[in-house]
Amino acid sequence: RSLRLDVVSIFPEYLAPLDLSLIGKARRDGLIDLHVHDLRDFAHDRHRTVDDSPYGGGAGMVMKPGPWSEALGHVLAQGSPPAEDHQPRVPTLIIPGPGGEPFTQQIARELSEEPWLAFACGRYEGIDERVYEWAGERMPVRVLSLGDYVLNGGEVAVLAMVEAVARLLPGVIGNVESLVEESHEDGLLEYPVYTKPAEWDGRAVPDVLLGGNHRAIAAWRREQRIQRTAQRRPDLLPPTAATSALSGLEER
Ligand SMILES: Oc1ccccc1-c1ccno1
Repeated sequence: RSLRLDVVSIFPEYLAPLDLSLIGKARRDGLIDLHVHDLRDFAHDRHRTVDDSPYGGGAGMVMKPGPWSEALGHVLAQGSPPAEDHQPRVPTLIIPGPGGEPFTQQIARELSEEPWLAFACGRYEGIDERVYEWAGERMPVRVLSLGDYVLNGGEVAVLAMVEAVARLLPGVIGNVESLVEESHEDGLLEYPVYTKPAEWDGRAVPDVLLGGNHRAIAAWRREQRIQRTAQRRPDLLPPTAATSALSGLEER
Protein backbone atom coordinates (compact mmCIF):
# COMPACT_ATOMS: atom_id res chain seq x y z
CA ARG A 1 0.00 0.00 0.00
CA SER A 2 1.49 3.40 -0.83
CA LEU A 3 0.59 6.83 0.47
CA ARG A 4 0.56 9.89 -1.75
CA LEU A 5 1.39 13.10 0.11
CA ASP A 6 1.03 16.61 -1.31
CA VAL A 7 2.25 19.58 0.73
CA VAL A 8 1.66 23.21 -0.25
CA SER A 9 3.89 25.80 1.44
CA ILE A 10 5.63 29.14 0.76
CA PHE A 11 8.74 27.54 2.27
CA PRO A 12 8.99 24.21 0.37
CA GLU A 13 12.59 23.81 1.53
CA TYR A 14 11.18 23.54 5.10
CA LEU A 15 9.91 20.09 4.11
CA ALA A 16 13.40 18.90 3.07
CA PRO A 17 13.83 16.85 6.29
CA LEU A 18 11.19 14.49 4.88
CA ASP A 19 13.90 13.29 2.47
CA LEU A 20 15.99 12.06 5.39
CA SER A 21 16.08 8.81 7.34
CA LEU A 22 12.88 6.78 7.63
CA ILE A 23 10.70 8.92 5.43
CA GLY A 24 13.47 9.16 2.86
CA LYS A 25 13.82 5.39 2.77
CA ALA A 26 10.04 4.95 2.57
CA ARG A 27 10.06 7.28 -0.42
CA ARG A 28 12.88 5.37 -2.11
CA ASP A 29 11.01 2.13 -1.39
CA GLY A 30 7.93 3.55 -3.07
CA LEU A 31 5.86 3.43 0.14
CA ILE A 32 5.46 7.21 0.11
CA ASP A 33 5.02 9.44 -2.92
CA LEU A 34 5.71 13.01 -1.71
CA HIS A 35 5.07 16.13 -3.77
CA VAL A 36 5.87 19.55 -2.31
CA HIS A 37 4.35 22.59 -4.05
CA ASP A 38 5.45 26.22 -3.66
CA LEU A 39 2.35 28.35 -3.10
CA ARG A 40 4.05 31.27 -4.83
CA ASP A 41 3.99 29.33 -8.10
CA PHE A 42 0.22 29.86 -7.99
CA ALA A 43 0.39 33.65 -7.38
CA HIS A 44 0.56 35.20 -10.84
CA ASP A 45 1.11 38.89 -10.10
CA ARG A 46 4.59 40.29 -10.63
CA HIS A 47 5.48 40.05 -6.94
CA ARG A 48 3.89 36.59 -6.54
CA THR A 49 1.80 38.00 -3.69
CA VAL A 50 0.33 35.40 -1.35
CA ASP A 51 -0.83 37.63 1.51
CA ASP A 52 -2.48 40.95 2.21
CA SER A 53 -3.75 43.01 5.12
CA PRO A 54 -6.82 41.73 6.97
CA TYR A 55 -10.30 43.17 6.31
CA GLY A 56 -11.53 44.68 9.55
CA GLY A 57 -8.00 45.71 10.47
CA GLY A 58 -5.74 44.06 13.02
CA ALA A 59 -2.11 43.10 13.08
CA GLY A 60 -0.33 40.83 10.63
CA MET A 61 -1.22 39.55 7.20
CA VAL A 62 -3.77 37.05 5.91
CA MET A 63 -3.05 34.60 3.09
CA LYS A 64 -5.05 35.43 -0.05
CA PRO A 65 -7.66 32.91 -1.29
CA GLY A 66 -6.69 33.00 -5.00
CA PRO A 67 -3.29 31.33 -4.83
CA TRP A 68 -4.63 28.69 -2.44
CA SER A 69 -7.53 27.70 -4.69
CA GLU A 70 -5.11 27.46 -7.66
CA ALA A 71 -2.59 25.42 -5.68
CA LEU A 72 -5.20 23.06 -4.22
CA GLY A 73 -6.86 22.83 -7.64
CA HIS A 74 -3.50 21.73 -9.04
CA VAL A 75 -3.22 19.08 -6.32
CA LEU A 76 -6.74 17.83 -7.04
CA ALA A 77 -5.88 17.60 -10.73
CA GLN A 78 -3.22 14.99 -9.88
CA GLY A 79 -6.06 12.65 -8.98
CA SER A 80 -7.81 12.58 -12.36
CA PRO A 81 -8.34 10.64 -14.47
CA PRO A 82 -9.13 8.05 -11.77
CA ALA A 83 -5.98 6.12 -11.01
CA GLU A 84 -6.10 2.62 -12.48
CA ASP A 85 -5.91 1.00 -9.06
CA HIS A 86 -9.16 2.65 -8.00
CA GLN A 87 -7.44 5.14 -5.68
CA PRO A 88 -9.95 7.77 -4.51
CA ARG A 89 -9.78 10.79 -6.73
CA VAL A 90 -9.54 13.31 -3.89
CA PRO A 91 -7.14 13.65 -1.00
CA THR A 92 -8.04 14.35 2.60
CA LEU A 93 -6.82 17.91 3.17
CA ILE A 94 -5.13 18.57 6.50
CA ILE A 95 -4.80 22.23 7.49
CA PRO A 96 -2.66 22.62 10.63
CA GLY A 97 -3.77 25.45 12.88
CA PRO A 98 -3.74 26.42 16.57
CA GLY A 99 -7.52 26.36 16.57
CA GLY A 100 -7.75 22.86 15.16
CA GLU A 101 -8.83 19.51 16.59
CA PRO A 102 -5.97 18.08 18.66
CA PHE A 103 -3.79 15.75 16.57
CA THR A 104 -3.51 12.42 18.38
CA GLN A 105 -2.13 8.93 17.79
CA GLN A 106 -5.67 7.86 16.99
CA ILE A 107 -5.87 10.47 14.22
CA ALA A 108 -2.41 9.41 13.00
CA ARG A 109 -3.73 5.84 12.73
CA GLU A 110 -6.81 7.03 10.84
CA LEU A 111 -4.75 9.11 8.42
CA SER A 112 -2.30 6.25 7.83
CA GLU A 113 -5.22 4.29 6.36
CA GLU A 114 -5.80 6.96 3.70
CA PRO A 115 -4.21 6.53 0.25
CA TRP A 116 -3.84 10.30 -0.35
CA LEU A 117 -3.24 13.18 2.07
CA ALA A 118 -2.71 16.84 1.23
CA PHE A 119 -1.35 19.41 3.69
CA ALA A 120 -1.86 23.17 3.47
CA CYS A 121 0.78 25.10 5.41
CA GLY A 122 -0.60 28.44 6.53
CA ARG A 123 1.70 31.30 7.58
CA TYR A 124 1.10 34.74 9.04
CA GLU A 125 -2.23 35.26 10.74
CA GLY A 126 -3.88 32.49 8.83
CA ILE A 127 -5.60 31.70 5.57
CA ASP A 128 -8.71 33.52 4.25
CA GLU A 129 -11.72 31.63 5.65
CA ARG A 130 -13.20 31.20 2.19
CA VAL A 131 -10.40 28.76 1.32
CA TYR A 132 -11.67 26.35 3.98
CA GLU A 133 -15.17 26.63 2.48
CA TRP A 134 -13.93 26.23 -1.09
CA ALA A 135 -11.82 23.21 -0.18
CA GLY A 136 -14.56 21.63 1.94
CA GLU A 137 -16.81 21.54 -1.13
CA ARG A 138 -14.19 19.52 -3.06
CA MET A 139 -12.56 17.16 -0.52
CA PRO A 140 -12.63 16.16 3.16
CA VAL A 141 -10.90 18.86 5.23
CA ARG A 142 -9.51 18.44 8.76
CA VAL A 143 -8.08 21.36 10.74
CA LEU A 144 -5.63 19.85 13.23
CA SER A 145 -3.53 21.32 16.02
CA LEU A 146 -0.27 19.91 17.40
CA GLY A 147 -0.96 21.47 20.78
CA ASP A 148 -1.96 24.59 22.62
CA TYR A 149 0.84 26.88 21.55
CA VAL A 150 1.47 29.18 18.60
CA LEU A 151 3.88 28.54 15.71
CA ASN A 152 4.72 30.87 12.84
CA GLY A 153 3.32 28.45 10.31
CA GLY A 154 2.11 24.98 9.55
CA GLU A 155 5.36 23.52 8.17
CA VAL A 156 6.63 22.28 11.55
CA ALA A 157 3.22 20.75 12.25
CA VAL A 158 3.24 18.99 8.87
CA LEU A 159 6.70 17.51 9.53
CA ALA A 160 5.42 16.11 12.83
CA MET A 161 2.16 14.79 11.41
CA VAL A 162 3.82 13.21 8.36
CA GLU A 163 6.35 11.44 10.61
CA ALA A 164 3.61 10.22 12.98
CA VAL A 165 1.54 8.90 10.05
CA ALA A 166 4.32 7.52 7.84
CA ARG A 167 5.89 5.42 10.62
CA LEU A 168 2.57 3.53 10.91
CA LEU A 169 2.72 2.42 7.28
CA PRO A 170 3.69 -1.26 6.88
CA GLY A 171 7.35 -1.50 5.90
CA VAL A 172 8.40 1.97 7.07
CA ILE A 173 9.45 0.89 10.56
CA GLY A 174 11.67 -2.21 10.76
CA ASN A 175 10.54 -3.92 13.95
CA VAL A 176 6.76 -3.60 14.10
CA GLU A 177 6.61 -4.74 17.73
CA SER A 178 8.07 -1.33 18.65
CA LEU A 179 4.85 0.19 17.32
CA VAL A 180 2.81 -1.64 19.93
CA GLU A 181 4.34 -0.81 23.31
CA GLU A 182 4.86 2.88 22.85
CA SER A 183 3.27 5.91 24.42
CA HIS A 184 -0.36 6.52 23.58
CA GLU A 185 -0.64 3.23 21.70
CA ASP A 186 -3.22 2.03 24.22
CA GLY A 187 -3.83 5.28 26.01
CA LEU A 188 -0.97 4.93 28.49
CA LEU A 189 2.52 6.48 28.55
CA GLU A 190 5.51 4.24 27.99
CA TYR A 191 7.38 2.44 30.80
CA PRO A 192 10.96 3.44 31.76
CA VAL A 193 13.67 1.70 29.73
CA TYR A 194 17.23 0.68 30.66
CA THR A 195 20.27 -0.74 28.91
CA LYS A 196 23.91 -1.62 29.80
CA PRO A 197 25.66 -1.10 32.14
CA ALA A 198 23.61 -2.72 34.92
CA GLU A 199 25.03 -0.12 37.33
CA TRP A 200 25.83 3.42 36.20
CA ASP A 201 26.61 6.50 38.28
CA GLY A 202 25.80 4.41 41.35
CA ARG A 203 22.33 3.74 39.96
CA ALA A 204 21.10 0.20 39.45
CA VAL A 205 18.64 -1.21 36.93
CA PRO A 206 15.44 -2.56 38.60
CA ASP A 207 16.12 -6.19 39.58
CA VAL A 208 12.99 -7.51 37.88
CA LEU A 209 14.45 -6.50 34.50
CA LEU A 210 17.71 -8.37 35.12
CA GLY A 211 15.91 -11.65 35.77
CA GLY A 212 14.24 -13.78 33.16
CA ASN A 213 10.74 -13.81 34.62
CA HIS A 214 8.87 -12.40 31.62
CA ARG A 215 5.52 -12.45 33.39
CA ALA A 216 6.96 -10.39 36.27
CA ILE A 217 8.65 -8.03 33.78
CA ALA A 218 5.39 -7.49 31.89
CA ALA A 219 3.53 -6.85 35.16
CA TRP A 220 6.18 -4.37 36.35
CA ARG A 221 6.08 -2.53 33.02
CA ARG A 222 2.30 -2.33 33.07
CA GLU A 223 2.36 -0.93 36.60
CA GLN A 224 5.02 1.62 35.60
CA ARG A 225 2.89 2.77 32.65
CA ILE A 226 -0.16 3.27 34.85
CA GLN A 227 1.83 5.11 37.54
CA ARG A 228 3.65 7.30 35.02
CA THR A 229 0.40 8.15 33.26
CA ALA A 230 -1.27 8.97 36.59
CA GLN A 231 1.62 11.29 37.50
CA ARG A 232 2.14 13.05 34.17
CA ARG A 233 -1.11 12.67 32.24
CA PRO A 234 -4.03 11.93 34.60
CA ASP A 235 -6.23 13.33 31.83
CA LEU A 236 -5.53 10.15 29.84
CA LEU A 237 -6.85 7.93 32.63
CA PRO A 238 -10.51 7.40 33.51
CA PRO A 239 -11.11 9.46 36.71
CA THR A 240 -11.28 6.55 39.15
CA ALA A 241 -8.12 4.91 37.76
CA ALA A 242 -6.23 8.20 38.04
CA THR A 243 -7.04 8.74 41.70
CA SER A 244 -6.53 5.10 42.71
CA ALA A 245 -3.22 4.92 40.86
CA LEU A 246 -2.10 8.15 42.54
CA SER A 247 -3.33 7.02 45.97
CA GLY A 248 -1.17 3.93 45.47
CA LEU A 249 1.76 6.31 45.00
CA GLU A 250 0.99 8.38 48.10
CA GLU A 251 1.02 5.30 50.33
CA ARG A 252 4.62 4.51 49.30
O1 LIG B 1 0.36 28.09 15.39
C1 LIG B 1 0.19 27.61 14.14
C2 LIG B 1 0.27 28.49 13.02
C3 LIG B 1 0.10 27.96 11.74
C4 LIG B 1 -0.15 26.61 11.56
C5 LIG B 1 -0.22 25.75 12.66
C6 LIG B 1 -0.05 26.24 13.95
C7 LIG B 1 -0.15 25.30 15.09
C8 LIG B 1 0.01 25.54 16.42
C9 LIG B 1 -0.19 24.31 17.06
N1 LIG B 1 -0.47 23.40 16.11
O2 LIG B 1 -0.46 24.00 14.90
